Amino acid sequence: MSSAPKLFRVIGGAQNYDWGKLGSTSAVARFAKLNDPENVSIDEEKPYAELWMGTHPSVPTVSAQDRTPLRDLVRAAPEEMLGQDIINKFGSREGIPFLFKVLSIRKVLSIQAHPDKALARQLHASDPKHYPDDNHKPEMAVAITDFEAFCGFKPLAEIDALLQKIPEFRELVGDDVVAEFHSGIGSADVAGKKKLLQKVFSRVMNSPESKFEPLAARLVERTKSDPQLFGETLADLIQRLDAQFPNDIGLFCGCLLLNHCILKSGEAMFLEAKDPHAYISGDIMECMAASDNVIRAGFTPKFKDVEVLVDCLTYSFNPVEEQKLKPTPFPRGAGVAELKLYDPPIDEFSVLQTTFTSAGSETFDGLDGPSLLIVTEGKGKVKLQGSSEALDASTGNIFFVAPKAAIELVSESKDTFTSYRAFCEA
Ligand SMILES: NNC(=O)[C@@H](O)[C@H](O)[C@H](O)COP(=O)(O)O
Ligand SMILES: [Zn+2]
Repeated sequence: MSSAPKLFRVIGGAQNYDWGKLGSTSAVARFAKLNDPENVSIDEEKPYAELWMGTHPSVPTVSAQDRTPLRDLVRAAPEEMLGQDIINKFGSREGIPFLFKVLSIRKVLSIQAHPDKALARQLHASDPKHYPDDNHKPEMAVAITDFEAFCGFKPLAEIDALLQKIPEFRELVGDDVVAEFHSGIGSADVAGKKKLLQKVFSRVMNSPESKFEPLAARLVERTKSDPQLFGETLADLIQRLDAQFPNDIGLFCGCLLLNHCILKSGEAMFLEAKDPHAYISGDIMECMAASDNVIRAGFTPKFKDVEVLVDCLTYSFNPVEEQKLKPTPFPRGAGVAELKLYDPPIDEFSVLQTTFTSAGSETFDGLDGPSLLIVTEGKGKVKLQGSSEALDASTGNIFFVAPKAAIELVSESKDTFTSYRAFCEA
């Protein structure tokens, strides 16, 4: 196998989870078809949830030229494909440290959290079927369209107010814990507050179906009879998600306990390991440490691990605005494009959004690690700086860029030409 070139087109793989948008309404289906028209046909009845780009073995990304798995190309020439600094930093010659995805969401994803490294090793050792990786999975979502999600626990005063005024919530949690929470949150220290929050969450998550299902049905009725108790947005959300998952525990542990976060296109949020969350609707770019470990507990037909979830969460509680990640300028590009860097506080990845709204070029210094770039709107060209060979770069096309490779993006019109590039540097 000859060593791979420094810039080449690759083809990602799709996941058809039930919550994905259907057929061509899904950005995942559209991008997959546009990037591999001979081999992809879109089934309009089928959900297309995720497009994976990376070297995770569950869904191989392959080179467009001869469909060699990217993972094999990395393993054949790790110094060229990852760079010695990345190999030293992450201790692996096997794969790219991040997993890059497009998600296109029709129905709410599971109420979930992802383990940190210690818990990931433990879960992978004890239950490799449900936890395929021994790695943590902190993740970041960048909204392509308007996007909504549950993200982290609501501020405690908001939870207390809901416990005081929503009879079904109060009954599910129990008067004893409701009273302890109400009296404790004003005075307890942060650790004490987290313990109280864990007590409320545990009562909800450990309630039997025979108890929470009728309460959930009454809760939905109350959003129609007394919407003012919830506020219009929350009342609508509960009704909308009940239509997707009738009388589900997620109506309590998601809607009444987690922040309802709405991101405009271009906004982002970062989720530490062990932060509870669930994506609700919209199309996003998602980047994460290379792992597929998901601990689920609501809004899902998949395997739930309630005990592990209740036990492992951070129980931090922050206002919605604090969950958002603001983009910053990217000083290592030069040209006509608008550059936005989404740079979360972890080592495995950052994501650069490049948007052209005029003809012209943008040159980038080489990065000190591997990167994957996908075009999400419009078309242009991509080339190695100094090379005469420019590759077509149109919507859906994905490219691998080797460490230290200085590239140039070119827009040939004033039409919008947008790409996202996930990268990792030592
Ligand atoms: N927050 N987003 C993620 O973690 C994605 O990368 C995961 O792949 C999805 O959450 C998987 O969701 P389900 O298990 O199908 O409910
Ligand atoms: Zn997640």
